[in-house]
Amino acid sequence: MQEPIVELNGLTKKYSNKRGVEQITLQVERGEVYGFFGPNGAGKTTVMKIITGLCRADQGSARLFGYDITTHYTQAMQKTGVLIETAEAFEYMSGYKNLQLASRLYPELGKSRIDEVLELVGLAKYKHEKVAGYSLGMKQRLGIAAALLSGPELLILDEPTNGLDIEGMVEMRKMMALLASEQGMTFFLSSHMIQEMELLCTRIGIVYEGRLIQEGLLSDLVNGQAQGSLEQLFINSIQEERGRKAYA
Ligand SMILES: Nc1ncnc2c1ncn2[C@@H]1O[C@H](COP(=O)(O)OP(=O)(O)OP(=O)(O)O)[C@@H](O)[C@H]1O
Repeated sequence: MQEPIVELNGLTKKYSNKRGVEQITLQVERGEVYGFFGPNGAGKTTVMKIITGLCRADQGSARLFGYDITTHYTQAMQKTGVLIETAEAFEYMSGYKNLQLASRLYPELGKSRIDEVLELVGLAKYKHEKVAGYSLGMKQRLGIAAALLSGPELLILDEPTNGLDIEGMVEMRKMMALLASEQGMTFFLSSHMIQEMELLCTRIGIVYEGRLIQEGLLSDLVNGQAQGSLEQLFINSIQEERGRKAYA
């Protein structure tokens, strides 16, 4: 069997206020689109920050491509693109110039790579316009273009649909679906847009108050529900967990 692309084992992090995440264990296989869901404050960003080396776990391990993120950071991140929360860009520069700046991190990249990623995210037409005139959706796509520059095989995206209108959200989902099907990219993403993400994800995890309360293939989990939707699974799982805690 192939090694998982993402492997989290007993990941635990507690902030000084005792919140955080506890015993998160999951795997993402090559080619999967993994959706990480949960209410506000459940712990999604904390997990994403740990697995991209932005924050340290107290316990447990996070491996990308078989490399531990704390002991082998460079190797773990070599084929990984990241967008955590809103994409930041220089507003007074064009999309193209922004990517040119970002590409300095990868001296080995050919000149054509910037045009390639702009094409992939559907911004080629607007590449010479200043980012100040971009919609939020275009800015998010530019952020993804930057994450794609190095030709990653794994994209870790925290709330890529954040702040997007319905059209922007649908476009974003279609773009990710294209990257998954045509480029064989693996995704680990979080979102509150559960109905949109149901159309995209192959495997999901639901986190509540720092703990993973559901995990598995979307088809297995959703087919087992009376309502047969991810939204219903999400609501049922969280209500059950609240009930369990109330009686504990
Ligand atoms: N730097 C920090 N210091 C203290 N507590 C924090 C810190 N960062 C996050 N937390 C707390 O840890 C918990 C998990 O937060 P996290 O941001 O990971 O949740 P989330 O699922 O990403 O939420 P959202 O959907 O609102 O983005 C929350 O209760 C939050 O208040």
